Amino acid sequence: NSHKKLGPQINYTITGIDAGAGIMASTQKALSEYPLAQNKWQLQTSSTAAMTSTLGKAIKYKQPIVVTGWQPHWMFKKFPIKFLKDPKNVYGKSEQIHTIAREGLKKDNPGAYQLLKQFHWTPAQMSDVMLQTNDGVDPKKAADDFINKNPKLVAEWTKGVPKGNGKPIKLTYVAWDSEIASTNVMAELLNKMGYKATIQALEMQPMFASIATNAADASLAAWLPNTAGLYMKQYKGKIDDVTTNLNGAKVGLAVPKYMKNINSIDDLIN
Ligand SMILES: C[SH](C)CC(=O)O
Repeated sequence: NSHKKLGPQINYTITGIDAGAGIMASTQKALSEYPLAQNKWQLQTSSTAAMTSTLGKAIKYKQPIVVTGWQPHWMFKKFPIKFLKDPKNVYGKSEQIHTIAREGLKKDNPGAYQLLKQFHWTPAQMSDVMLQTNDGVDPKKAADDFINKNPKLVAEWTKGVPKGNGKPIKLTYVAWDSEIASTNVMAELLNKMGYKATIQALEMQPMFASIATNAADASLAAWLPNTAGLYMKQYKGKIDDVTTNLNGAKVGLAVPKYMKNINSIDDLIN
């Protein structure tokens, strides 16, 4: 019944994730700019796990659904979904995931800093680890498997990095599948190099605050320029933007491919 308007079929609801995620702020912006909110559309807060299970159920019964989506993520591998065009460019063309550190880490722990600086990988490599953890493999083990399977990559990452001699380093992250993957790989690399790495999952705002207040040393979870742009501005001068650890990420709204006539955010309103 594609001729019936989409809105009433799904209660004018976009299925989102945790409230603090940058994608939720961007979607709130889309609600007002498209204008979706003025057309009864609303954004439902839940969690990545709840959103992906609701998505899976909708697809199982070929029901319509609109979700906040992003790459890299296993949802695009597991489900036949597509990004909606974003003619007003609310979500930005593409995102880079940055590694950030507290000011002073480079001086206090140059060896670990060098490893953080030299670490970058592709969406495909990150997805390798994400698929493992999504299949229930312990993130630490999935990280170890990836490291053991990619000696050339590891050699690049650790080139010239001195042994850690037990020097501690604390990484914080937000428990999105992508950051569970990158943070565990980094922690395993640091431990293999003799550092004492600990990792802590936080909501997005406290994660940025932990770096800006020197409560933690580094994080691989800064989605920029859009998604986490506000936090980098808020803490300008207190956060060292070390490097881009992944290029080619993307954030937006996504729908199952069987929703043939919904291809742009504009189509949600017509
Ligand atoms: C959900 S994406 C991994 C990043 C973000 O939305 O802040």
